Amino acid sequence: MSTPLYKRYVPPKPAMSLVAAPVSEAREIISQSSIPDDEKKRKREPSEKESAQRKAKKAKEKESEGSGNSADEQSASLKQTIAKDEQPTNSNLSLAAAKSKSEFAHVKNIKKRHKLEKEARKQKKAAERGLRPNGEHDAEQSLGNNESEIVEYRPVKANDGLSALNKAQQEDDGDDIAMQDVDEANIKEPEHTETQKSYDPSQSQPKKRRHKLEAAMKQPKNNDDDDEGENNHLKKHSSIIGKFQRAQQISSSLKAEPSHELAETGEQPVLHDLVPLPQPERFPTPEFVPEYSDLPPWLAQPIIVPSDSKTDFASLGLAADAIKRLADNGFTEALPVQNAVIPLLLPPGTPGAKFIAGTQDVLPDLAVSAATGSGKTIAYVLPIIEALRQRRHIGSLRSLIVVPTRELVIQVAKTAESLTKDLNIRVGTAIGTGKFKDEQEKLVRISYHYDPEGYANLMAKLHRQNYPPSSDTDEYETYLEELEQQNAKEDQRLNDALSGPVNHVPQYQSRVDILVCTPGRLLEHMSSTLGFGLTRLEWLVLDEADKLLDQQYDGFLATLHSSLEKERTIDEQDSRERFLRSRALWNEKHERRVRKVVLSATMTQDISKLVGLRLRRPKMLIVRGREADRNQGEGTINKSSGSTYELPRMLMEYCIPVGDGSEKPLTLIELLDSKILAANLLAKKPSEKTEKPETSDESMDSDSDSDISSVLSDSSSDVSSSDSSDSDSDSDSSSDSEESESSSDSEKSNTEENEATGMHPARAAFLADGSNADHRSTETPTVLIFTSSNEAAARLFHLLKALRPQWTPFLTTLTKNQSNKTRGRSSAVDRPSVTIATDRAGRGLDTIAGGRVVTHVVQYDVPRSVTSYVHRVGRTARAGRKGDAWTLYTHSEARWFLREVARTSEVRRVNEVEKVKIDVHDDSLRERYLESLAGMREEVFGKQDA
Ligand SMILES: Nc1ncnc2c1ncn2[C@@H]1O[C@H](COP(=O)(O)OP(=O)(O)OP(=O)(O)O)[C@@H](O)[C@H]1O
Repeated sequence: MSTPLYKRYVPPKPAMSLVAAPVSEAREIISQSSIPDDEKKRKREPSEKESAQRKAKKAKEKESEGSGNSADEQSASLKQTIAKDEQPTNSNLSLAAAKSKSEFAHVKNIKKRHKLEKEARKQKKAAERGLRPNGEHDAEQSLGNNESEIVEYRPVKANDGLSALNKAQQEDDGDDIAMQDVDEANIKEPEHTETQKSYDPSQSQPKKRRHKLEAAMKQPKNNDDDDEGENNHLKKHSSIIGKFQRAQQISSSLKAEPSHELAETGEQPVLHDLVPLPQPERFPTPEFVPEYSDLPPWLAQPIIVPSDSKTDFASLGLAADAIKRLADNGFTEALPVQNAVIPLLLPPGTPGAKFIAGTQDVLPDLAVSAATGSGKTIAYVLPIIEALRQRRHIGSLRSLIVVPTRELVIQVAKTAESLTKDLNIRVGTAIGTGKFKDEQEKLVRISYHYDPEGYANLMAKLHRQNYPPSSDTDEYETYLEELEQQNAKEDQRLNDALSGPVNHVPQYQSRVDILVCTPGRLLEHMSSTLGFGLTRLEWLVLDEADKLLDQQYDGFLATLHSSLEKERTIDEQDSRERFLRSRALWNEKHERRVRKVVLSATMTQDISKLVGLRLRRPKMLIVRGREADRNQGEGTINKSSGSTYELPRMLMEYCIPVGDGSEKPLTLIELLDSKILAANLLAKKPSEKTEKPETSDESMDSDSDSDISSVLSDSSSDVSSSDSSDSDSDSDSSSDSEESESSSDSEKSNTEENEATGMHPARAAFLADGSNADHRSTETPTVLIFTSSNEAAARLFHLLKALRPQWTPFLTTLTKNQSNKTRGRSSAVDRPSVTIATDRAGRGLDTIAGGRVVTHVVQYDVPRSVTSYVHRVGRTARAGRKGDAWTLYTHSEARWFLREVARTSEVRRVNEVEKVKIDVHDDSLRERYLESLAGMREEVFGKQDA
């Protein structure tokens, strides 16, 4: 319901002064234009004036009841109060002006509504007067006249509102005039008004706008509905603008506050850095743990073995004989992986076995993931030996252990040999370093069996080969069949028959029960060695299995499996099988069953790869440290689906930034000097430090020089091979003839070592020391430096010799291309040892330099992958001992190394990788480095022609 505004309007008292009149008039204008707002207020709460009037009315009523004089006085005083209230104060006025500002601002909007009307009228007028349409000048003058009327005292008109509007508009236009100024302008003398203004075309635009507004204000309001709508509109907008103004006031008062404080306290403002505002602690987003798994149950729920679960071999319930053999080798306590794996692999029903007798057909294959140096070798070798002891099958290969490198073959074979001492179990190796024929003879034995009929058949076959029958004879068909089957093995058999006694046929038997080999050499024997068969195999072990599943060995597993699943020939069958088969009693139950064990420190969980292993009823066993668990956060132990690799518990990791790598060799020297060799070298006399090589014959100089020249001279072929195969593994088919001697030399030197003391002095010291001994205080440093290729190893070797000649006696290399004579040379146990190697020494190696335990690993070149890192650093801190690993990285390698290796959650470590800064202070070393670089160039490319 809207009340007409004039009913509410209280006209000003006639007693008001002339000066006050315009003010009150302005107030009237303001109040008129702000009626809607005041109207609201009146509805809500009576104004003071009203309440005073009410009081006066009440007093009058009382007067009629009580004494008349006092009531008169009261009434008079109340009237005075009312009149006084009506006198505008300055503050009231400025408030009113503020209101008018907002409300008149709204009026601007009205012009839009009437713009078109006004334009039409103008056009019409111009047409009537015969003027051109651009009659703005007249309009301008009329505006001037209107404005001159602002100061005249007269009843409230639209023009008065317009004058206030002008003021408000000026403010809106950005002049930012204070409200008081507006009031002052309203009460100024006529000469200060705009009547004196002449028309300025440059100001035509704002004026034009004003004209439009004024025209809008002057519009006769001939429609009541329009008025009401306009009022509603005004109400709405004034409330919106009021809201905005309040918000402005609040924000400006808030802004003003601190300056007041500063003004009061006189404190200087403190400059703050752009730091993030303190935020409430973030509520951790719970990690998404899928309730389902794409993995098969054996991978999704592996057997987790805590890495601190040690126990005595005796308490495992092993046979006394086995315990004794272990003790003879210095092993009394079973390491965690041995504790878990040995009972699972022991033949069912034997002492210490987990499975009872009669369960042979349901035994699971095993995949084992345990840190480097955790003792995996004994974990599988011991049960195999125990199984072979139970049922002797003379003359057949029953256990095959495949590892990726020759060094590893020798190492595993040594462990197996040490545990089969005094047992009638033979261990063989196939590594491709010797002559193939020699290796064949070592693996397979020929015996001759009296069989005249068989002998006659063989001779006839040989005859047909040499003198093919004519195509029209019956023999021709047979000849064609034999020709199809003819291969190297068959030729060998015929030759053997020919060279054997008359009426005797050759028979072949395996000389070894356990064969340790590299995959390449294994395939060669499978295809070419007569009598070498896997049809009677009972155990297949793939150590470093993830490596063997690499693309590099593509095809190896398929060939192996096809050989394992091949039907046995009559010759390959034993008497029991022959008997059962002859009576048709042989069935699947009796079929040969190979038990598979696959192990690695970086065992893959990639099912697409594992599928290639064709495991039966597999079980995954993971050895994990609780300390690493704590570091990784709670619940990590359950996240077994992701491939995570555990580092040795006692390993300390350090990384050293080397800038752009231009001074990397110098940083390495500084590292060796200050952190690794210093203590040991300082303890020695100067004469000992510059000790010469023991014999000229074995001189590292001559050896290594030849190494370098051999490596660098054929670098075109070598570098590529070094990057592919050198890095990790062997291609066995190569170079067996030329390396045969050195191979036997190498084996000989190992045997000599064993014969003399049973084990290397360093190894003996290690075992006597106790597993937790700190090498840093008790042991002579044995350093293994990893480079990216043979060439890099040779260069570094040369540089170290040139820059630190005193290190020459204990400096050696371990690369594929060097001869076995110089490979991993043993050095005096009280002297440091520094071996420069490639990735081929990265996997599996337990000791270097003839049996020394590695105390420090230095990665001169960053590894190619996380798995490579895990295996490299794993050459130290083995079997619970302490060890240090240092990695040098350049700027360009920093991002990858720090993210993917040093801080990855893929690697579980007890201690974080520590960053160490090593500066090169020795300027003379820099000079010598430059000189030796030039020297090396001459050595590699020969003297440059001037
Ligand atoms: N029960 C034991 N007590 C003491 N030392 C042991 C025991 N078992 C094994 N070792 C020693 O631990 C070291 C590491 O063993 P092994 O080479 O089998 O480790 P690994 O797990 O195969 O390592 P990698 O993954 O690097 O090949 C060897 O020196 C070995 O002699």
